[in-house]
This record gives sequence, C-alpha cells and structure tokens, in this order.
Amino acid sequence: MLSVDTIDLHYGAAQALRGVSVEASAGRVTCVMGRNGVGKTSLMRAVVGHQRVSRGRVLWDGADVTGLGPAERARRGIAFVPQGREVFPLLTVEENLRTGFSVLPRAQRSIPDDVFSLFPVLSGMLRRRGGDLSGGQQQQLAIARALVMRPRLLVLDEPTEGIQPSIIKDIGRAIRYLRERGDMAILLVEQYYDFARELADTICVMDRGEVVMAGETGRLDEAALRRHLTV
Ligand SMILES: Nc1ncnc2c1ncn2[C@@H]1O[C@H](COP(=O)(O)OP(=O)(O)OP(=O)(O)O)[C@@H](O)[C@H]1O
Repeated sequence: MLSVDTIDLHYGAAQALRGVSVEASAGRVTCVMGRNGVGKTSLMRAVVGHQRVSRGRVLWDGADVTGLGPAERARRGIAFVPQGREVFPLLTVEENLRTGFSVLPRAQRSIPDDVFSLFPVLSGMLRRRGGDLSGGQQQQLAIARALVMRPRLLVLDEPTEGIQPSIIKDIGRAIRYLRERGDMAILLVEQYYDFARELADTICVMDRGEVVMAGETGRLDEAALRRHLTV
C-alpha cells in the first residue's frame, strides 16, 4: 500500500504542494484530478522519487521511502509512466521494453505475456524505432515498458492526454484488466471526469497545491467536482 502523508513540495521559493495526503492499494485505482498547474505531476514525481519533498512522508509497503531515489523505489516495485511518455526515440520498441529489465533480478528478465495481449499493436512493431510510432502507440509502449518491471504500484501521469479515442479505450481496458488482476495499486492522473469515473475506485481532486475533495467515486458531489475541473 502507498500512503502519501501530508507532503509539501517546493521549487525554490515556490510551493507546489501543501499538506497533500493520498493513498493507493492493490486492486484499486486512485485517480488524481485537477486543472493544469495544480500540482498533479509534482505529486506523482514525489511518489516515484523524482522530486524531493520538503515536509511529510511517502510510505510504501510499510517502509518509509521518502529519502530513497527513483531507482531504489523502482526496485521496490514502483513504476512510472510520465506525462509526455518519454519513449526513447532512437531505440526500437523491443529495446524500449527491455529498459524495464534494469530493476529486475536476472531470472525475471522476460517480457510478461499479458503486455502483448493488452497492447497487440506492439508485437508487430518490435523492430521499429520508438520515435517512429504514433503518439497513441508511444503511450501504449510507455505503459508496456512500465509493466515489464512487474510493478506493484503503477503511476500513470495523464495517459490519455492528446490520444485518439480508440486508443484511449484500449488504455482504459488495460487499466481495468490490471485493476481486476488485483496485485497492483494504480495511481492515475486524469483530467477527463468521464474517463476517471469509469475506472477509479477513489478520486482525489487538487486545487492550487492542495487536495480539496477526496472520496469513493460516485459518492463525490459531481457538480462540485466538475467546478474544480473547469477553467
Ligand atoms: N521544475 C519546476 N520548476 C519550477 N516550478 C515548477 C516546476 N515544475 C512545476 N512547477 C510549478 O509547480 C506548479 C505545479 O505544477 P505541476 O506540473 O505539478 O501541475 P499539474 O497539475 O501536473 O499541471 P499539468 O496538468 O499542466 O501537468 C505549477 O505552478 C508549475 O508552474
């Protein structure tokens, strides 16, 4: 289980997160929502270790990982699909997938079968360069690369951003499958309420660096939630 406990995060003198707490557990999707610039990416970066917090703690699997870097957190089962995907453009699809092996013991360095059943388009493209894929295919590759790490916490930062509707559906189906498999906690940043409502067990809404609403999907006041999302 992930427990983000009252964290603050600063960029120099500017404060991006104020006392943020959020939890994620296996078999559940926790969705973080909010307008542009409210701190969603900063929160994800704090969870995976790309950004240091100035107050509070990040607990994972019963251990305090606040002081650990991203590589050590990845070895402990935390995988990150960053906003903008960050696929290696000059590496092939297969080489991109294999970069996920670096955190695994040698015996586990194989691509899990369900990666290709979730994203069949990738199996026919293994020799293509990452940079030659469409945006939607790159997003699928970025998720697949994270799954190669066999994570127990999957952190996805706006996986539907700029993606065509048919691929958004595929990504939704993949997240639903992973959730139902039950062995993985999923923390998802999403701007579209309709996508979030379909997938999320809990929704946490941020505004100006703070959590302003949180609770079980369906129990939240939808009108208030939508007000926090509209500009
Ligand atoms: N590297 C950085 N240096 C300085 N300020 C930053 C940096 N990254 C983000 N910020 C600022 O921190 C605040 C929160 O940004 P963040 O990217 O976390 O928000 P977000 O909700 O993810 O937005 P978006 O939906 O646009 O990705 C913003 O005011 C942003 O300008």
